[in-house]
Order: sequence, then C-alpha cells, then structure tokens
Amino acid sequence: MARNLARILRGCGSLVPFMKTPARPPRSSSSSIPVRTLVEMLPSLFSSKPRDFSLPNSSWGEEMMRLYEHYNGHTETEGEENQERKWNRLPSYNRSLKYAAGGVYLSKLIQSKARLFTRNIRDPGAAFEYVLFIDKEKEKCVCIFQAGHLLEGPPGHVHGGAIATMIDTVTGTHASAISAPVLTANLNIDYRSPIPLGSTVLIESTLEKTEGRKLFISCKVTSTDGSKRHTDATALFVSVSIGHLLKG
Ligand SMILES: CCCCCCCC/C=C\CCCCCCCC(=O)SCCNC(=O)CCNC(=O)[C@H](O)C(C)(C)COP(=O)(O)OP(=O)(O)OC[C@H]1O[C@@H](n2cnc3c(N)ncnc32)[C@H](O)[C@@H]1OP(=O)(O)O
Repeated sequence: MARNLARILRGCGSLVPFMKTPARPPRSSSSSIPVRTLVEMLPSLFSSKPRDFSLPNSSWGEEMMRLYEHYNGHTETEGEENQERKWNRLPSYNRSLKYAAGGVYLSKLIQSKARLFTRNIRDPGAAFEYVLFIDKEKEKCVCIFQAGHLLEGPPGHVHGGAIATMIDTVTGTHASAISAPVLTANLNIDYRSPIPLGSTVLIESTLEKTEGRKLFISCKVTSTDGSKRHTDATALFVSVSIGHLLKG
C-alpha cells in the first residue's frame, strides 16, 4: 500500500511540498496563494468522480442559504486599515486519499468502505450540514454549520462530541490548507452555551501562530448574528510525514 500511495503522490508533483514537515506560515496581506493545496487537489486523487458535499441541498434552511450566499466569493473590508478579506469556498468530499486510509493494517474491504466521519450520513440535513470558506491569506476560516436531528445530546440541543467534531474538522481543514498532512495533537474546548438542535451557527477559526511543525489555531462558535457565544476552543496541529500516517 505504501508503494501505491507513493505512486499516486509521484503523479501529483505539486503535492510533494506538503510532505515536508515545517509548517508554512501564512503569506503577508497582499501576496497571492502560489500553490495548489492538498485540499484543492483531492478531487484528482479519487478513483471516481467525487461528490462535493458543501454545496446547497434541499435540507439547507433559510439562514444556511443566506450565509452561504453572503460568504461565497465575497470580499469584506475590515479594520481601521480597510483590509480586504476574500472568502473562497472549500470543497468537501466523503473520502480523502484512496490509499491513505489508516496504514497497512486495514483490510481492503475496510479501506474501500472508509468514509469521512462528518460526511457519512446519506439523509440530507440529518446530521452535519456545513460549508467552509477560507480567506486568501489562509489566516481565517469560517464555517456555516446546520446541526441535524441525529446530533442530539442534551434534549433539544447538540451533543458536545458533535460540536468537538465540527471544531476539529474546521480547524483541521484550516491547518491542512496551510500545511497538509497534519494531525490534531491537542484540542481544548469551553462549552459556554448550548446549541439548539436544528439551528445554524458560525464556526470561525484563526491561525494564531506557527512554530516549526506546529500550528496553533483558535476557534469560536457563535450564533449567526454574533450575539451569542456558544463555544471557544484552541487546537494544536502537528505536520506529519505520509510515513507517520501509514505507520498508524
Ligand atoms: C495523506 C492524508 C492527508 C489528509 C488531508 C486532508 C485534507 C482535508 C480533508 C478533510 C478534512 C477533515 C479534517 C479532519 C481533521 C481531523 C484531524 C484529526 O482528528 S487527527 C486524529 C486525532 N489525532 C491523532 O490521532 C494524533 C495522535 N498523535 C500523534 O500521532 C503524535 O503525537 C503527533 C503527530 C501529534 C506528534 O508526534 P511526533 O512524533 O510527530 O512529534 P512530537 O515530537 O511528539 O511533537 C511535535 C511537537 O508538538 C508538541 N506536541 C505534541 N503533542 C502535543 C500536545 N498534546 N500538547 C502540546 N504540545 C504537543 C511536541 O512537544 C513537539 O514540540 P517541539 O517541536 O518539541 O516544540
């Protein structure tokens, strides 16, 4: 399997820089993003045409649609210096690399059935409905998350594990866009107010700093008008080699 992965990666020249470990700091404000990230390259690594789950479907409520239309390709001006922030949607598939599903120990059957946890429920709207946007400098990500009825924890509210999953997903995707592959080394969460089941919330992640292979990211979950703080979190991601992933 390691040979298969190496073969795939050899065919993806611009992926190779991501296999080197030091985390790349975000570029300064006006420069453009020079390389395609692993996230952007994922479609070409699938065996068949993948479905992008971060596009509107019939389960998306009014608030989810309104915010999707707000962020999609939108440029915001912020701060005293009128800095511009352009948001680009990130695609989201139910499977990452075909051959990177957990090292040599998994049977072919398990590998062929492996699915990304947040994208493995077929019924639209039942669980994790979300779409992520990243800014051009990769300093921030924003995720619109609509929590479906299968995510219940306390009656009528979202399970803390589901919230942690979304925070890990948003900060992990953010870290992967900067320096893939990464693994979560540490995740700290303060649950401040419960999230009503069926509601739409914003999950915002900010790259605080990079130190060698380490990326420090902070995250907050708020109501869509920003008036209610649901959750605060900090996360540490460590860039790893493909060999580390295959070793398990
Ligand atoms: C080819 C695939 C590519 C995929 C691309 C996907 C694209 C996007 C697609 C879809 C997005 C979906 C997004 C989902 C995201 C989910 C992410 C997860 O949930 S990951 C699963 C849970 N995490 C683990 O299972 C890690 C288990 N831990 C480990 O493997 C190791 O401990 C690891 C890699 C974290 C570090 O091990 P070491 O041997 O490489 O390195 P050491 O030397 O131990 O640590 C490096 C530095 O980090 C600090 N460090 C490590 N752990 C720490 C901790 N817990 N707290 C504080 N510091 C820590 C150390 O002190 C060291 O710091 P000093 O360099 O000395 O300054």
